[in-house]
Amino acid sequence: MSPQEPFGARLRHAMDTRGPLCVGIDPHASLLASWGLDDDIKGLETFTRTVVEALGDQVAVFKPQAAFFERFGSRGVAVLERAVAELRAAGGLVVMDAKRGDIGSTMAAYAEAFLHPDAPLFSDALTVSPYLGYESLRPAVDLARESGSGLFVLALTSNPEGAEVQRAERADGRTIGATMLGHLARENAGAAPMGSYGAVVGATLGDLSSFDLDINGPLLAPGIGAQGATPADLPRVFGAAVRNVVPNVSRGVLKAGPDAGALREAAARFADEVRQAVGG
Ligand SMILES: O=c1ccn([C@@H]2O[C@H](COP(=O)(O)O)[C@@H](O)[C@H]2O)c(=O)[nH]1
Repeated sequence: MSPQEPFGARLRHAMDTRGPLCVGIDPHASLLASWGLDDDIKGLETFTRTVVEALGDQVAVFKPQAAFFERFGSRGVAVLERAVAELRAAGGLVVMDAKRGDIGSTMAAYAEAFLHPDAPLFSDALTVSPYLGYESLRPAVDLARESGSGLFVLALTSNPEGAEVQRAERADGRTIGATMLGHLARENAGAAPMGSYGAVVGATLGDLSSFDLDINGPLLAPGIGAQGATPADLPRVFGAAVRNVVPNVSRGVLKAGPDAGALREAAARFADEVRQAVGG
C-alpha cells in the first residue's frame, strides 16, 4: 500500500487554505422535497450532484451521511461512491459518516470498506463508534495509519441522549467520554502538525472545560445550524482546542438549495461566521 500524506497533515493544510468548515451531505427526504425532487434514486442523484458541483472546489471537508444513501440500496451506494470520488478529485476531504463499530474481527472488514485505497468507498476518514470498547477499533486505527487516512471517534456527541453513556463514570471517576479523548491523545502523541485520530464532540454541549480536549488531533463538531448551535458558540465550547475544530453544518447549508449560487452563499456565510468566531 503506498500511503498518502497522513490525514492529520492533509486536514491541517485544507483548513489553512479553504477554512475549517465541513459541509454535511445529508439527503433527507424533506430536503429532497423542498428542492422539488422526488424521494427516489433520481432525486438522490440530482441532489448529490448539485452539492458536489456547487461546493466541491470551495469547502475543505465534506461529510456524507451514509444512511441517507444506504436507504436506496445498491443504487444509493453507487451515488455515494461517485460523490466521494468527485469530491476528492475537486480537492475536498471526505469524512464518511457511517459510525461503524463492532468486534475487532468485523471492525477489520469495516475498515477495509472505507479506509483501504482499493475500496470503492475509500474516504479520507471514517466516523467510528467505540462503544464495543476502544480497543475493538484497533484494526481501523492500524489500517488508517497504513493508508494515510483518519478516524473520528464518537466521544461526546451532539445529541442530548449521548450523555447517558458518554458522561457515565467508571470506577475511577473518569467519564467514558474523557476516556475516549485520552485514548485519542495517546494515538496522536508526537504527530505534527496534528494527528489523524479525531474525536466527535458536539458544538451543542456548552462549556466543556471539565474535559481535556487537547488530543493533538481534529475535533469534528456537529450541531451547528439545525441542532441549534452557532459558530459564535465555538470558542466557549472548545476553549483553546478551537484551533483544531472542524465545525460541521449539514441541513443549515443544504436547505439553501437547489440553486447552486445560494448553496455557495450559505456555505460562505457559515465559513465567515466561523472565521470571525475562531480567527484565522
Ligand atoms: O454527535 C453527532 C455525530 C454525528 N452527527 C451527524 O452530523 C450531521 C448533523 O446534521 P445537521 O443537519 O447539521 O444537524 C448528521 O449527519 C448527524 O448524523 C451529529 O449530528 N451529531
